[in-house]
Order: sequence, then C-alpha cells, then structure tokens
Amino acid sequence: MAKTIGKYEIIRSLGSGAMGEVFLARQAAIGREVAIKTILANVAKGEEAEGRFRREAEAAGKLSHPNLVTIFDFDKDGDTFYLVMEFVKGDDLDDVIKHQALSHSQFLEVLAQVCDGLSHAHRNGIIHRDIKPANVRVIRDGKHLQAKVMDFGIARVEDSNMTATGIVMGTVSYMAPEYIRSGHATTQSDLFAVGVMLYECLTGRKPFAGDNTTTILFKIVSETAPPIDLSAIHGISPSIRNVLDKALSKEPGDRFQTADDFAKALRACKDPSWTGTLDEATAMITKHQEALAQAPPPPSDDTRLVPRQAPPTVVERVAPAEGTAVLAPVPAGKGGGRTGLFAAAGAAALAVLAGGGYLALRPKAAPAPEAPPPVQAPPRAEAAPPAPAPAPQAEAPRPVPAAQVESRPVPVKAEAVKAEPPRPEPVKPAPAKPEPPKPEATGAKAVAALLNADPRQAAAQARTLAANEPGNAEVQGLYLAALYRSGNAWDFERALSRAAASGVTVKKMLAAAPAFREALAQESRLRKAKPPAGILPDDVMAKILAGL
Ligand SMILES: Nc1ncnc2c1ncn2[C@@H]1O[C@H](COP(=O)(O)OP(=O)(O)OP(=O)(O)O)[C@@H](O)[C@H]1O
Repeated sequence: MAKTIGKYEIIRSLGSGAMGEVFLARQAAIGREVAIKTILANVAKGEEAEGRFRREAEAAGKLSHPNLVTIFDFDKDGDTFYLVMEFVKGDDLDDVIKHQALSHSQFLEVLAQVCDGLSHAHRNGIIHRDIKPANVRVIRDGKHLQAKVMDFGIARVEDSNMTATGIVMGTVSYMAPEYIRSGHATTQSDLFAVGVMLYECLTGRKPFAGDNTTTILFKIVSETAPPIDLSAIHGISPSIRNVLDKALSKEPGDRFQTADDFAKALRACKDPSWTGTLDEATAMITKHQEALAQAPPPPSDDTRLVPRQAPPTVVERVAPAEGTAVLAPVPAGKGGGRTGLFAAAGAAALAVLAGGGYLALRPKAAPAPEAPPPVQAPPRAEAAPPAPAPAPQAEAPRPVPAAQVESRPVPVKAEAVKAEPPRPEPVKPAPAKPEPPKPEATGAKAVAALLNADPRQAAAQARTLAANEPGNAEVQGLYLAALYRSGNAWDFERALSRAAASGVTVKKMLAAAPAFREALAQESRLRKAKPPAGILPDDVMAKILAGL
C-alpha cells in the first residue's frame, strides 16, 4: 500500500466497496484525520470520467449539513482519483441493525436525521441514489445520537446526463420501483430507500427479500412488503405502519413528497401516544356517527380486511446472491444518454426476471457474497415473536419476453396467500364465498355484490366504472369502498383526489354509496381501537374530514 496519496499520509484501510477502497489518512499540514476514497481504475476509465467525477465531487462538496459527510477535496494521484472527506467515527447503520443496538425510537431518530441530510441535498439538486444502511454512519456519544449520510459516490446532479459511461450502480434491495423500471431516479427514490431502511430497522429484515437479485427486483417492482407485526414493535406510535406504507408506495407520487415531511412523520412516531391527526379524525368522525349509524349494519365479515400484501409471486431463480448490481454498459450512441441507457438496462433486468439472464453481478470487494437476510428478527429485549416467514416460492413460470413482465397476471398459489397479522378488533371467520356474479355483470350492483367475497376483484371492476363515470358519486364511493376493503390505501388516496377533481365530494359519496359509509365507519372503529389501527394514512383521513 502506498504510504501517501497526494498530500495525505495513509494510516490504514477502512474497507472497500464497489467504487474502490477507503482509507483513514492524515492531512499533515493541519494534523487533521480524513477519510480518502480511491476510485477503482476500471470505474474511472473512459474519456469523460475525470470531468464527471470532478463535477460530482464539486456538487457534493457544496453540501454542508451535520447529517451529511463533508467533502473536502477531490484530486488525482498518478492514475488514481481520490475523494477526501470528513472521517466519521461510529458504526455503519447495517451493523447497528444487525445487532439491533438501538431502540425503535432511536432508529426513528437516526432515519429522521438521514431525511434531514437528504432534504438539504435535495434542495441543492443532488439525489444520492444509493441510500442504504452501509452508507449511513451512526455516532453514539453518550445520549447523543448523530447520523451521517456518506458516499455520494454515485450521486448525480439532477438532470445531468453524466452516467453516459454506461455503468449504473446501486444496491438492489434499496432501489425504488421506478428506478428499476426506467433508470430515472428522483428525490422520491431516495425516500423509498429510507422506507426500506425503516422496515429493516423495525423488523431486522428486508421488506423485499430473496436469495438472488432477480427475486428482489421482481418483488420491489410488483409485490407489497409483508405487513409489519405491530405487537413486536415497542415504544413508538402504531401509526408507524401508515408511515411505512406511504414510504414504500410503488408510485413515487404516493410517497412522502419531501424528506422534511418524512422526517416529521418519523419524529412524531417516536411518541407512542401520537396518532397524528387521528384524534381530530376520530372526534370529527364521531360527529358523523349519526349519519354513519343510519347506514345498513355492516356485513358479518366487516372486520375482516384483506391482507395488504400482494399474493406471493413465482420467480425463476437465475442470478446469484444479491450484490451491488452493475448493469452492463451500452455502447456510446446506442443508449440515447442516461435514461436510454438505464431503460435498456432496466429492460434487461426485467428480461432477467423473466428468465433472460442479462444482468451481470459485480461482487463487492469482499469475496463472500452478501448473506441472505435472516428469516427471523434478531432477538430483542422485548422478545419479538418470529417474523412471518417469507412467501413460499412455487414452481417457476415459463419465461416471458421482458415487455410482458409488468402487465402479465402474476401467477398465484391460492393456498399460499397469507393473512395480515391480527388487528385489534376481533376477526370473524370469513363466510363462505358467495357465487361470484357472472362476468358480464359489471354494473354497480355487481361490484357491490363482489365487495365481501373478493374486494380486489370488486376494486378492479369498480375502477372501470369510476373511470367511465367520474361524476357519479355512487360509483366513486363504491370504488373507494372496494379499495378500502382491499387494504389498498395508496390507490384509495389517488381515487379520492380524482373524485374530488370531478366534483364528487365526500359528502356526496356518503349520501350515495352505503359501502363507502361502511368503509368510513370501519376506519373510525379501527382508529378508536386500542392501539389505534386504521388503515388509511392520516393525511388521507384529513382530506376526508375536509370534505365533510
Ligand atoms: N467518511 C468516512 N468515515 C469513516 N468511514 C468511512 C467513511 N467513508 C467510508 N467509510 C467506511 O469505509 C468502508 C467502505 O466504504 P465504501 O463506501 O467504499 O463501501 P460500501 O458503502 O460498503 O459499499 P459500496 O461502495 O458498494 O456502496 C465502509 O465500512 C465505510 O463505513
């Protein structure tokens, strides 16, 4: 190992990652310890590499925030590019998670600070693109807790085309669905990654787990994370489930719109008694109990909510264990710039999902592949019960062309569908399924008849009706009821906004659609339960209340 790099004296190696090696070094002139990240020659190869890395370092160097690692310098020694940054003592968040070394409330504070740092970066036009626990350092100094986001190594200036060298990197478990699909990462993609970390901090497991990259990518794009078990989570608000649902929404528009909003929600959840606008919501809904009480009594299985998770899907195993994915370079001129490049690579990834085998995996510098995530949460003082086992895998489907992957129906093994963890209200056994109406019966009545037996199917049918009759309060209310009974809070929110845009108010739907009244009555009961367990996020509830 060289003893110096530039004007810095190397002390020791701190570790290595996909981009190169990181050293602890000393800046002799001012006696300051720094961390130096060298960039692998093959990563830095290419005509524009130097300019690109310089611009990135320059952009990241302008950031100054207590929750972001400070960049001091960027230079070249011989053929080696290197980045000089603040040396951060402490532990990587992935180690902290592995050992469950913080309370749930402390984990929320760490993630809120990550959001604080990201908020600063986002306001300055920088997207991190590789948010993951290994890139967050946690400093614990007595009671003081500080998080620092590191490694803007693949961060890009918004709107830049600087990835044209053809290499796209990121750790797949934290990639947002839209980043996988299109290669276009936004601030929302960073926030999705924080959502993944939140799930991991709370459960010790990754929300989209799998023993190979293909499975993980497929799950991120098409499956809902297994619901968290609130009874195993202590000392924080049960509203964390709503926060998590929102953060992990597949659609960027359904997530927290800013890192500040996310940080606020996380900090609010540190208070176990916090229910956000729930108190207000409950009080106001109570005012309308009379109206709601006039609704016909709920059907006998009214408390039975369909699991929010998508049914287990079948994925063919092709790729080796998860690592940092490097999507194969596209020759210059063929990819049409960054988006084209990644779109091609994204299509390739989907082709792999379908059994193609295009995605190349580049192992991390450490020779051993990343271990698969533990099936059970690590032991905690509170002795959390074992986490739900991952969805069973069934036999692989026949490969299909990439273009078909997103739209084809996901093969389901009916017996493999798992129920959501118990809700506070008693769960009555589901009645025998009534005969589903004939396929041609697609009117409001048919949808209403399907509501109990198959809310997802009802929602699918009601969606068409709602699109055809945007101004029909009965239909819009029915659609919302079906979404509610499917546990689909994010589509509920979007449908609510669309109805409002068409002049269909909550009041009108309450009057026209008994199923909508029942859904709100159900939500009201769940929210009044101890602990509260409504399925709608607070801001959606606030919208409903605003419409009353
Ligand atoms: N500024 C820093 N201060 C202290 N330690 C650091 C600093 N930057 C990186 N490290 C440590 O150096 C090691 C290697 O970091 P690096 O960012 O290269 O890898 P990584 O994040 O694990 O992987 P990847 O590059 O694939 O994202 C990690 O253990 C990390 O905690």
